[in-house]
Amino acid sequence: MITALDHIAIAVPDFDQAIKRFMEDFGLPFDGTEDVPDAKTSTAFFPLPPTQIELVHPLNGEGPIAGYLEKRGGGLHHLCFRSDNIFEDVERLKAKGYRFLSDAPSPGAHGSQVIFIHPKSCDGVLIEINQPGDEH
Ligand SMILES: CC[C@H](C(=O)O)C(=O)SCCNC(=O)CCNC(=O)[C@H](O)C(C)(C)COP(=O)(O)OP(=O)(O)OC[C@H]1O[C@@H](n2cnc3c(N)ncnc32)[C@H](O)[C@@H]1OP(=O)(O)O
Ligand SMILES: [Co+2]
Repeated sequence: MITALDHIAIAVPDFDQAIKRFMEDFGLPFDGTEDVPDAKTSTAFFPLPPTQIELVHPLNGEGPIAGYLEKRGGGLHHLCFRSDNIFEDVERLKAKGYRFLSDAPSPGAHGSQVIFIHPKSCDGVLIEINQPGDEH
């Protein structure tokens, strides 16, 4: 089941400038960056209990964030719901007609497993579901 709002993600065109903004201007604790090759995305996390801010930026200029920035510029990108059993939640939501963007979860940040629901299935909002790994 969904147990928490794991993170709110923002797509940023200038990764270093955005990290500086959230760290220095907003004074948020910085949990470091992590490149996620499977997602072709560089991530930066700022814990803000009970959730966190995730900055997302294209890895090597490619991937879904590159496409998003090209078409829309920076902005709110997705919400991530944390699941205690991602396979169960995927099956439950598929049965309700939700359209997933992949057949199975794939590696995400911090050793998590992640899957995405098409924005069209949720009133234009891109939803990620993750199941945390042991790293956090
Ligand atoms: C996994 C590592 C990390 C983590 O937390 O662990 C991450 O979160 S990585 C985040 C980056 N990865 C992804 O975003 C994967 C899922 N995204 C996708 O598969 C695509 O971006 C997709 C399918 C959402 C959009 O693909 P594409 O850009 O090629 O299609 P369109 O531009 O034609 O968009 C189709 C339709 O969707 C609307 N759209 C696109 N992106 C978003 C968004 N972020 N939020 C809301 N809506 C979005 C777009 O406007 C189009 O709508 P339309 O009405 O037809 O204009
Ligand atoms: Co995310």
